[in-house]
Amino acid sequence: MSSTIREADLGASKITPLPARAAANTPVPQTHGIARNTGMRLDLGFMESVRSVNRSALERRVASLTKRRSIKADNQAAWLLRAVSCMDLTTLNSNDTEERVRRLCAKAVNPFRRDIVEGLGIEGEKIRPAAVCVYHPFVATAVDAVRGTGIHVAAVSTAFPHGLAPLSTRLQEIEASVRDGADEIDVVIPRGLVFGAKWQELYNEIVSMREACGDAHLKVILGTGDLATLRNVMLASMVAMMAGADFIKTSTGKESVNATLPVGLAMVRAIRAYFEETGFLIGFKPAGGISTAKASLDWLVLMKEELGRPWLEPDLFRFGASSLLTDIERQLEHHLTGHYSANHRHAMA
Ligand SMILES: O=C[C@H](O)COP(=O)(O)O
Repeated sequence: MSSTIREADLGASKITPLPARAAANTPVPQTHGIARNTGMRLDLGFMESVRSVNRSALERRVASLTKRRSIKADNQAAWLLRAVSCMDLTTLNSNDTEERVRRLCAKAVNPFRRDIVEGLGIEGEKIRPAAVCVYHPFVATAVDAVRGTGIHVAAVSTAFPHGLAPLSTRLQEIEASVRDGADEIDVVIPRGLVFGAKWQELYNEIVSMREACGDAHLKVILGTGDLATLRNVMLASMVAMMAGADFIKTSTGKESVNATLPVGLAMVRAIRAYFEETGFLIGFKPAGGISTAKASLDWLVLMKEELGRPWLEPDLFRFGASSLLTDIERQLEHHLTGHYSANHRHAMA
């Protein structure tokens, strides 16, 4: 697979980095190659101004994006490889062990069988998940297993998945994960702060988490399936970004409803509004229940159409997924063997 094909159809940027206000804040610290979000004061007026979202309008937009998706069959393999590059390969199970984490890391280091690598012509090209994502006790094992590969290690900290522990305990967990070598920290917010509209408290907590992360990347998980309304999702997204989140993330994978495209679209619109206000590019991570190659293409198209090319890069977009890689591998195999059944073609069209 040539790089021409790989880049085919990924499109041009809709947003030109970097923007006035961020540029004026020089020197802007860099993280993962982009200007780090230094946040802003909690601005309830700004939050209110961008909170209005209409569920049926979001659903219509999602329907039109997924229906007229224009990825040509020849380009699908390139898009699926892009999905892999934007993946946090995850294991977050109650029965996780060091051995299981080592196997996950080995899969991240060598995600495809040799015949697939050769068939696609991607030998020597490091197409790998951007990160592995594990519970705190397995951070050191993961760091050891991916050392030297460029794969990041993300820890879910802060009493995942509910965030229901004293703040001091949650901050200590972040600090311990960073000490063990995690360079990305996925934190959860206590959903009760959203229900109580305790925006200042939520903001303050996330600012403390940001500090506890040090140089590590901060991804803030909203638990959107628990938040009841799109208004809550928008407001929580804004608070997280104002408090200095590098990424906002939909779900833990443990809620009864996890990542959905309309709610994801609302968060993406919040990212756009924050960008227009501050100039900072914030990443987005849908997570939970994304397990098919087809679903990954829907998300990539949404990012490209709503935010543009920069959000097809792992610095600004990640899937949190435990089983997506397996289905992508299966689809790439079908692509190579030409054994696309009518069903496969339909599913991927
Ligand atoms: O953050 C990642 C999620 O926990 C993964 O969820 P999943 O197992 O449904 O792919």
